[in-house]
Amino acid sequence: MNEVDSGSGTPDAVEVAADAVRRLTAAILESRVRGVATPDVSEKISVLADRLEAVAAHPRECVTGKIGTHEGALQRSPVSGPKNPVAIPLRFEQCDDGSSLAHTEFPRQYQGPPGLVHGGVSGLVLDVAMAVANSAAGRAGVTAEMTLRYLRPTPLYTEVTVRGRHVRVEGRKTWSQGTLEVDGETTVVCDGLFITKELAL
Ligand SMILES: CCCCCCCCCCCC(=O)SCCNC(=O)CCNC(=O)[C@H](O)C(C)(C)COP(=O)(O)OP(=O)(O)OC[C@H]1O[C@@H](n2cnc3c(N)ncnc32)[C@H](O)[C@@H]1OP(=O)(O)O
Repeated sequence: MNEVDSGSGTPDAVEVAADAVRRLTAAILESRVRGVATPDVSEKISVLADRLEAVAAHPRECVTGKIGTHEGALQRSPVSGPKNPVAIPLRFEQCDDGSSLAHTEFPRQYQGPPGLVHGGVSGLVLDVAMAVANSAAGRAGVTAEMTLRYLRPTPLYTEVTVRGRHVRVEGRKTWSQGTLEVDGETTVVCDGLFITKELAL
């Protein structure tokens, strides 16, 4: 089993900052519930955001792919990216049969129904799990369709196993499947259709 494109192993300054923002996000949600956020804390966070925004690349450079690389795709991904504060982040491994595998716990910022993972978040995670498996099979492309079946609730703060596997191909079309499992039981199944396309990453 090999780890997929997850960086050098030692977190760099961006990864440390991203992790701090993740903790901040969870704490802000908690503060809202408990009513403990103070104007002082809010102002400090806003000042920091202003400072970083002033030196960050213009959003247009991201959309045109000027600062993107294929190698960095998983590191910046909203699912697996250690450099992306929005990411959980998942660390995908490539199994010997070509499938992708990750283990994670979803914290409170991914909540849908009380105590449970938001269904859209499950879809997001499974999309990337399938994309990683497709990429290993030399079938990188974009998602054309996803069908999600929510079989059981997926709880927050509980170990979840994420799997993606590539099922079959026909021309430019690739069918794949992804699952979330908790305690050996499948909670979500996703069937995906991907269309092979050169990605400007
Ligand atoms: C380690 C690194 C990992 C790297 C991992 C990185 C992870 C990134 C994962 C990101 C995954 C995403 O979020 S991707 C983003 C979300 N998806 C998108 O934005 C896609 C937007 N849609 C498109 O760009 C387009 O519609 C395409 C590319 C899907 C198709 O356009 P096209 O290229 O012009 O091709 P077209 O001729 O229309 O279709 C080709 C064939 O596919 C069929 N087809 C097309 N769309 C559909 C559809 N929705 N449902 C059924 N079939 C369809 C057509 O009938 C045709 O079949 P036939 O006539 O040949 O039989």
